[in-house]
Amino acid sequence: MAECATYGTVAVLQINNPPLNVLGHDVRSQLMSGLQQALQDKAVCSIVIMGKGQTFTAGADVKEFGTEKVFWEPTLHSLVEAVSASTKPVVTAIHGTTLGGGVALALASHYRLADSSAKMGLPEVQLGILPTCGVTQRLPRLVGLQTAVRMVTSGQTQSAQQALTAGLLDKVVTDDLLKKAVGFARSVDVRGLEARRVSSWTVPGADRAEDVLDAARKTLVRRSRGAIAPLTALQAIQASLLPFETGMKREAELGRYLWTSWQAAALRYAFFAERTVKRWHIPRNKNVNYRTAEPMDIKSVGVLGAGTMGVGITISLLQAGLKVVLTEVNKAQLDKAVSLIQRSLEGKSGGKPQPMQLRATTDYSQLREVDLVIEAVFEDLALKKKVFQQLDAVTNPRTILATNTSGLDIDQIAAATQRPDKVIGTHFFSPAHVMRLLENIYGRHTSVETIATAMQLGATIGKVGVLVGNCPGFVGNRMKGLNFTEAMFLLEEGAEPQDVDKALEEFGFAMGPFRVSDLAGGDVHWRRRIQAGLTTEHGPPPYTPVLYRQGNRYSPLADMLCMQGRFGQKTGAGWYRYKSGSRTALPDAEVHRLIHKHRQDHGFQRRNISSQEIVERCLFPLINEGFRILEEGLATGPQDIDVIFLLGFGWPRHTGGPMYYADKVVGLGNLLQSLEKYRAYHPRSAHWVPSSLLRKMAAQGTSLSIWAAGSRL
Ligand SMILES: CCCCCCCC(=O)CC(=O)SCCNC(=O)CCNC(=O)[C@H](O)C(C)(C)COP(=O)(O)OP(=O)(O)OC[C@H]1O[C@@H](n2cnc3c(N)ncnc32)[C@H](O)[C@@H]1OP(=O)(O)O
Ligand SMILES: NC(=O)C1=CN([C@@H]2O[C@H](COP(=O)(O)OP(=O)(O)OC[C@H]3O[C@@H](n4cnc5c(N)ncnc54)[C@H](O)[C@@H]3O)[C@@H](O)[C@H]2O)C=CC1
Repeated sequence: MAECATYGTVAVLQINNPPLNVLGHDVRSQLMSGLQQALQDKAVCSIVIMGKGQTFTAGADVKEFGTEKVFWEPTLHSLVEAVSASTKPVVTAIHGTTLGGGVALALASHYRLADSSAKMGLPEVQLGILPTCGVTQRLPRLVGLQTAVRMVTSGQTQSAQQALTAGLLDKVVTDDLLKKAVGFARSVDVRGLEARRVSSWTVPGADRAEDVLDAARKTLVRRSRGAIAPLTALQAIQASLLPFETGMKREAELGRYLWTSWQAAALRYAFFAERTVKRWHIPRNKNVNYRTAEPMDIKSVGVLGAGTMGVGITISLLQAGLKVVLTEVNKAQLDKAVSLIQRSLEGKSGGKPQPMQLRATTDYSQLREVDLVIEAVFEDLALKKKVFQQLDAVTNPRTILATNTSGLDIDQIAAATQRPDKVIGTHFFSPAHVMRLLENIYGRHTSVETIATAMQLGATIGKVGVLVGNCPGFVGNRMKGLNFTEAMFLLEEGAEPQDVDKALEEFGFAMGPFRVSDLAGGDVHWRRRIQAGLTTEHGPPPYTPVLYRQGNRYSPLADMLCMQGRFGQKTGAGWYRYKSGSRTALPDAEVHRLIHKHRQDHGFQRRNISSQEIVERCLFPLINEGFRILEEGLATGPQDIDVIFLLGFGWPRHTGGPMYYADKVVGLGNLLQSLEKYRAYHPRSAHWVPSSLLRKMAAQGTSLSIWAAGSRL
């Protein structure tokens, strides 16, 4: 856990708790006793604290957070204070990615040394808690308010060089950290110790503090969108302007407030959910799971279709060091794609992709030897079936054929081939080289090896793979679609687009549904609705009621905008209007008139609609659909759905995701009641009929987390 050794007059305490040296109770105890021994040992003049393996330490053991263990002595706080109070100089030697409590230990030490490849960060706000143990008080004294605010409120890591420049490190070294740390510790002098205690310093640039804090507050109010941790962290940093002991008391107070908040529990859940989804199984056949599967080794990938998604997918693959054969029918489009890919990679790595790694072609036969193909041609089932037939003929029989369809039937696509066991959906999110989600969809015949390979590919390219079953829209788009449907009904009943967007943005989404629609282009979904027979390019299909289609209430408002060529930002007008070259959504009198006339034509009585109703009506049907998906065995557990929404649809992380939010914040009984209430008002919308799983759980008074714990392998 922690090993102690002496090198002449230097005692070295080395954390050894693989894989990440987290500071659980055992590690803290051993570090504390090592420190005390070193202090008592007359032969020891100075002490080095460092870590074995891949990192110094990733910080506190988050698995202890829900338990009493975190409060067992020595706590992280006691350990950090013991280091700070040491009567012999303590040098912390950092390598790997050092986070949270590791940075706290370093700040309390008298000297800080790091390997040149090290990174340091304070991810606590991402877990909804405060970097305590003196971090918010010592860091500003060492690096100034501005850098401290940036590090603490963003959670982003700093490279060793950045940390050195900021004053967080005393020295950066290359190679043999142990030897260099021992050499450094030998050279330090106990006489200067008091002056090396950061707690005795004052915050540099305190005269400009108000300006810095005001500017940071304004930015955070805008950015944190309801998450309480970043603004609370700012208050703690502000307290560093007070005497150290007073600031520490304030830090402890604010730390307790966040520690016990529901947001901290939700963010901790989100952290583990992202890791839990790796442990997938197929609910209807638990024998097919991550343990029974052996992925194929993938070295080269073919990407078919060099449009928006093909480009992003290719960038992701190249960045992970895979060979890519990019294939496209349109030569001009292919050339444009290659230049986009090169520009994107140059921006990141300062160099062009190796010519060997990217081959761009209009010739399908070049795909003969790749290990896996990802198809990203137009969303058209007939085209995809044709393309899969061609791929089946041209590629090696062992090649896996994946489709990036956003919601078409994987089984129908697989049926076009002689290898349905090797066909799978790999649904990337746009922009594909940025978004961390990969929704993998197995069909009826997809083999366990194919599933394991798609999941492994996700990990290789730095994405979080979530495995789901095959149904229209899969999990993400199937649930998300309901949000927009209900948003339009709200317009018919009295809300304006900006009211709906504002309510959902206050809930925590970066953009409300109408701004998202304008960004993505309203025509995309319009084409899908036309394909699905819900509408036509000229209005409702013949003999179809305006407000009722295929057995459900329907709002034609989005179709009406598209019929006027209002596709969103790209046409300068959608639900909002946009000045040329601007992305700022401006309310548009035209849209208001159109909605107003629609209400009059169809006898809607305009009423005031509260933000609460807007949020409930947009989100509860989507959550209800999540319960149906679990009931139908299309997701391994609620974590899978939550991760899809957190990483794919910008669901506010501090609420844990739709299923966690329903379970722990709304409460399943309350959710059921609300669904029943809205169902009574809107009997023609099937999405208000509560799922039987939700009914059962609410009746039993059980929670989704208990249900999930029982079902996960
Ligand atoms: C009032 C009481 C006050 C209490 C005290 C408050 C404490 C504090 O305020 C200070 C703190 O230190 S808070 C914790 C700060 N540290 C973090 O958030 C680290 C998060 N981890 C990472 O970012 C990546 O794992 C990292 C970048 C480090 C590595 O990424 P990788 O992709 O290489 O590895 P992963 O797959 O993420 O992780 C491997 C396994 O380790 C588990 N794990 C990671 N960080 C952990 C952590 N800090 N604690 C416990 N387990 C952790 C992770 O779950 C995974 O396990 P498996 O899923 O079982 O494989
Ligand atoms: N755009 C988005 O946000 C997302 C799209 N998707 C899905 O990804 C797929 C591609 O979408 P986008 O990239 O947006 O479309 P896109 O229209 O930008 O690109 C499609 C590309 O495929 C090419 N193509 C057409 N037929 C081909 C053929 N037979 N062989 C080779 N290339 C051919 C076209 O020339 C075009 O360059 C669709 O299935 C879509 O539903 C999935 C997630 C998000």
